[in-house]
Amino acid sequence: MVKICCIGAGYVGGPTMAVIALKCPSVEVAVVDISVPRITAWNSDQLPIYEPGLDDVVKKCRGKNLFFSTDVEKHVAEADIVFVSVNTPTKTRGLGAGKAADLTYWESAARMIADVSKSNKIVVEKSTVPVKTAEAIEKILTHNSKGISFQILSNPEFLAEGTAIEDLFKPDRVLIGGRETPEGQKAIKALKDVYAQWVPEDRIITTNLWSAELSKLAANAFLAQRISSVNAMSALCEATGANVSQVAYAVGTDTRIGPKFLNASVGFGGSCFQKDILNLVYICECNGLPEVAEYWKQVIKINDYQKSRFVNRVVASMFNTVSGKKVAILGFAFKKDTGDTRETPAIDVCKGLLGDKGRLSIYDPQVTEDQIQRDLSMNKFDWDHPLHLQPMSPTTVKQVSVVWDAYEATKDAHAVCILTEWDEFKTLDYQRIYDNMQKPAFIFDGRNIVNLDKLREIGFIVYSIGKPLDAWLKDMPAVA
Ligand SMILES: NC(=O)C1=CN([C@@H]2O[C@H](COP(=O)(O)OP(=O)(O)OC[C@H]3O[C@@H](n4cnc5c(N)ncnc54)[C@H](O)[C@@H]3O)[C@@H](O)[C@H]2O)C=CC1
Ligand SMILES: O=C(O)[C@H]1O[C@H](OP(=O)(O)OP(=O)(O)OC[C@H]2O[C@@H](n3ccc(=O)[nH]c3=O)[C@H](O)[C@@H]2O)[C@H](O)[C@@H](O)[C@@H]1O
Repeated sequence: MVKICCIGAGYVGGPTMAVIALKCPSVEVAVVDISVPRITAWNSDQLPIYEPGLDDVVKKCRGKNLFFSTDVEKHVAEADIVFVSVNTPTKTRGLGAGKAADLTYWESAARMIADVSKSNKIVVEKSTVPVKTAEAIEKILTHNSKGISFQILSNPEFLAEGTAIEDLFKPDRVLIGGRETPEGQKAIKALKDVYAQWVPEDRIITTNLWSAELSKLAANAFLAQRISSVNAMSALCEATGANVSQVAYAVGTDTRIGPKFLNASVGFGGSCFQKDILNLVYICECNGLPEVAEYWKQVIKINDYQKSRFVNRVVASMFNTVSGKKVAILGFAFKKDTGDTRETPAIDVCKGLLGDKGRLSIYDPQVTEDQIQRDLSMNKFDWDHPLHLQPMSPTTVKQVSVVWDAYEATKDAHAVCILTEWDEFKTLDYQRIYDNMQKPAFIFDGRNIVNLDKLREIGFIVYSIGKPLDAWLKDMPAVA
């Protein structure tokens, strides 16, 4: 029986390994982590992450061929294939701070693998890493190998949160990079055999190591670039009276461009887009390519611009101040169908409104008060470390209350900001909300999900990203 061990039981390690276990009953999969609460949660009925369909998959395999454990060394020692899916945060200090990937967790995992291994192993990079990381990992493993042979593969993950199980069941592609030696090719085949249990062969792409590593960074950069492109257009739409949804549709029907990932928004969030682009920028700079670095940096700059433009629009529309005013925040997660708040645009928007002394009442169906308070008091990039290494937040932000209902959040509010596109926000009773708000009542839709005409009929002053502006808003231009 092939034994797989995955180091890192997070958003990637957990779902990915659960699906491998489901699709490959003859493979034994152990997911290990240094975080005791995470592993306890994986072994309970309350999984540590919210992901549609995940509970079902875990229930079917857990205890049969899928195990979650903190006994990292034992499971690594026994495995034939070791996936490494640990955090690769942005460095916060030292060389490359604010851009380069921090490979501390990767390095310690690699050293541990070298220490405990007694048999040959395939080590798979599942985390997103800088191109050429495999070379460094190889050095760590072979310098300490005691005659054991290690083959390194790059097998980046392309799942998106909220649709992880769907993406894993039917991936657009699985990418495996390895050494172009007979041993490297043999390792590629061994991993390919695992995926081939459910992924059609023509969707399994094999490349050299560096192409696989770089393709992951490139894919995220291209995706984020599309959002920044449409968001840049949204600003121009507001200035000219064009409608960004119509423009995106017209552009996206060109089959060479395609319709996906053209939804204008308050900005992209999530644990990876910003981190991976900063990483790409750093690699370009290190390789003497400042023009290329500058090009990709612009994707982040537009994203930051979009978030501050939104805040400015809110404040400018409300007589240039939100001081002391209650503002309801609907949605805090970085997208719908996840409770994940890593780099959510809601953090920047809330901080911007708090900076203008607003009082915030926040509702998100999947995010806890504790998480929101931590997010609003944590420093940039501190979130992307294993839980027990994150700084505790001793203070709570007093001007913030977190409630468990959209109607409670909006009661007596001057304005509503929609920051996550949860389906339930589309069907709220907006007449009831209007009746219970201060007047004039404002709605700022950062996700373009509300029916503008209906809300205007009710009496709201409505702003929706990239849509023709209300006369009210036109008179109060927001400068980012
Ligand atoms: N979240 C996502 O949707 C995607 C993430 N990725 C990449 O996958 C990697 C992991 O991301 P997530 O799963 O989101 O992170 P995560 O933070 O949810 O999980 C990482 C886990 O690794 C554990 N860990 C860290 N060092 C360890 C060690 N030495 N030994 C054992 N466990 C250790 C942590 O305790 C944590 O539970 C990152 O490189 C990320 O860029 C790639 C594709 C999608
Ligand atoms: O490497 C990763 O972590 C993953 O990053 C993204 O997945 P994810 O961040 O989970 O979610 P996305 O659906 O890509 O959304 C990212 C952000 O962009 C925003 N977005 C997305 C699409 C769009 O048209 N407009 C838009 O503003 C979303 O609301 C969200 O805030 C990629 O889609 C995955 O392929 C990749 O594996």
